[in-house]
Amino acid sequence: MRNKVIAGNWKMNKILAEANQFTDDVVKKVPSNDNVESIICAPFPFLSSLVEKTKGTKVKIGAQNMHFEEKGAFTGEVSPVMLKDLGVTHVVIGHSERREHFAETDETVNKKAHAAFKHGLTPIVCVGETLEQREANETMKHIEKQVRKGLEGLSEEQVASTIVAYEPIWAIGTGKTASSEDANEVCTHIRNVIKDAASEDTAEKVVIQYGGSVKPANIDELLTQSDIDGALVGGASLEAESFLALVEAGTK
Ligand SMILES: O=C(CO)COP(=O)(O)O
Repeated sequence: MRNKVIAGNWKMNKILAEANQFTDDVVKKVPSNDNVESIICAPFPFLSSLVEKTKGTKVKIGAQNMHFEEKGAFTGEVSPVMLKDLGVTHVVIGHSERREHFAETDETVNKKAHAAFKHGLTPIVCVGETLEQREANETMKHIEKQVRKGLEGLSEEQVASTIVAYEPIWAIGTGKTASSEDANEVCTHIRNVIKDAASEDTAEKVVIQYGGSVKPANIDELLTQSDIDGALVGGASLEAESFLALVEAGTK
């Protein structure tokens, strides 16, 4: 049985005091069950403080992006070495907003996935189709390409510990959730692609999250699906009570 993994992606929201308050509230009430993991993916300036606040607790801290190089002349960038040094455990890679606004490609996603493992970070690799692609029946082909290229060259062990987040772009921040059956169909496809690219054993270990307008009211149904092992949540992860309700759903 795979654990459920609930990750909040705050995107570019909150100031430090709000981030600290949220984390204090969550740490106090987070379920202690071993079958669910909770991760807060926060903006870079808050990471150090949040890592301190979550030390010795079940809450992990993730970044929302990083560069694939260890150091150098990359003004404004943050390296995997810096994240690891702070105590960050996870990093979101290839979010559709980064692909759209910051020229992230399958190639840079792949470089970042390799860099994450090299430095002991767990990548949350995001994939997802646009509305146009869905309407043109290109979803499965597009997702397969993103998964294959994103995970290319990783060892079986690395693939097994990658978290893949399926986030249909048309469902992000729009209030439109994919039906749990449609979401599961793509998550099953992702697992089959990994089966083919790696092995059945490896594919069975990969945690696959769904993301796109997930909230306490719809997470239960999503998590009952065979290949949905958790959620990557934007808007509904911004309030502690809501985030805790999502994590609680993962314990069932
Ligand atoms: O992009 C997302 C998480 O990475 C989803 O955002 P929303 O939950 O706000 O739709």
